[in-house]
Amino acid sequence: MPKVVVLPGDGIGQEITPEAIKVLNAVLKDSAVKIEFENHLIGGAAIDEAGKALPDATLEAALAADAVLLGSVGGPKWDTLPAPQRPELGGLLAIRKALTLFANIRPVKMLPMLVEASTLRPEVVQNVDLVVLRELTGGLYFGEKGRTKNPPSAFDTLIYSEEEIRRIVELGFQMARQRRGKLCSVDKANVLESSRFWREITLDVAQKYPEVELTHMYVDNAAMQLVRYPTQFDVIVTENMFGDILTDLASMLMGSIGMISSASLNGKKGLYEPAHGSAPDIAGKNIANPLATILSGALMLRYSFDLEEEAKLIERAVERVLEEGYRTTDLAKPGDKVLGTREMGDAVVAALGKK
Ligand SMILES: NC(=O)c1ccc[n+]([C@@H]2O[C@H](COP(=O)([O-])OP(=O)(O)OC[C@H]3O[C@@H](n4cnc5c(N)ncnc54)[C@H](O)[C@@H]3O)[C@@H](O)[C@H]2O)c1
Ligand SMILES: CC(C)[C@H](C(=O)O)[C@@H](O)C(=O)O
Ligand SMILES: [Mg+2]
Repeated sequence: MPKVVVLPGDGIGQEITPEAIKVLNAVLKDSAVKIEFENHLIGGAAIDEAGKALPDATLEAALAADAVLLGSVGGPKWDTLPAPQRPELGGLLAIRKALTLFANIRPVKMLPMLVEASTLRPEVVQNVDLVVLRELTGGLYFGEKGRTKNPPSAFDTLIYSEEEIRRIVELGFQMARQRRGKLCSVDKANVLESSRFWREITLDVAQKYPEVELTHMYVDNAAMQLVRYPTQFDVIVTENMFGDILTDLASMLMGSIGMISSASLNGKKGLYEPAHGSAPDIAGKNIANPLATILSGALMLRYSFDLEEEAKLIERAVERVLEEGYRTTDLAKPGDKVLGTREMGDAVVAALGKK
């Protein structure tokens, strides 16, 4: 039986991950494919119980599994630890690197019934349908970092190899070809040497994809354009940190950070997680929005198990619940029917059966 390693992690990760499993089990009930879910430790929870953010047992299980579903890691309790031991670097970045998950897909699609929930004007956010393809195992996050004593200073290095750029940009062209044929490569080539290199390689790869319309945009402009006129974008491909920042921003084009799902892929294995964090400010209150994690579960069925029909069933069930006016507090407006985290998971399960 295919196995999925489940890593709830910290904060709301403990609350949203069970809701995704609940929905996955429900959708797979009548399916020929059965999946075994196996929980393991990561992040602060792993530091507390096993002494490190990515225990060997977790990594071994993840390497052996067919896919990984992750909640979120981190929180104030572990903020004073040295960086390499922290839940983020020692846990999340370590597992991404160990599984070579270089391609992070973050879909940004505004659902019609959430246009009203947006903090942006309806005419700006309606019909938004774009994908950010974020490079996930290189760049500033993984380059050499450190401190010097005299004079006191700190540094991080933004470094990309040709191979790292080529493989993510190739994927960007392939994705654009299957969508609306537009690829926007976001960089800072007016300043950064790594961006100039990124652009050169992107232009070289572009020769293989004449049917794709390639544009380049500086990251500061891209941030502005995303809130000014987001429907101009189809696929955005960008380096690790730019993608991190732009996707939190882009999540608001869907109404909430609680809606943005993600798939981190390497061509063989996938790790699926919401793009948001452990939200310590609302953890333990049963108010977090579990939909980004539930939708990440749908991405898992699509990309790791080729279960397109079941993935769509989940996506439609989410839409149906929202159409009926149910919202978690992050999306709620006066008059909406507010549900807690568990109740939203139950509502999605109930909607799976409805035609
Ligand atoms: N992938 C991950 O595991 C991941 C991602 C981002 C941040 N983090 C970590 O999470 C911790 C908190 O970081 P932060 O506060 O900057 O970012 P965050 O994404 O956790 O929270 C930002 C804001 O969004 C809200 N929010 C986030 N997810 C929500 C959801 N599902 N439903 C409703 N509201 C939601 C939070 O309540 C908070 O107000 C830090 O330790 C950070 O490093 C982890
Ligand atoms: C927690 C942090 C390391 C992580 C990142 O920056 O990649 C998160 O913000 C994300 O977007 O997945
Ligand atoms: Mg982020």
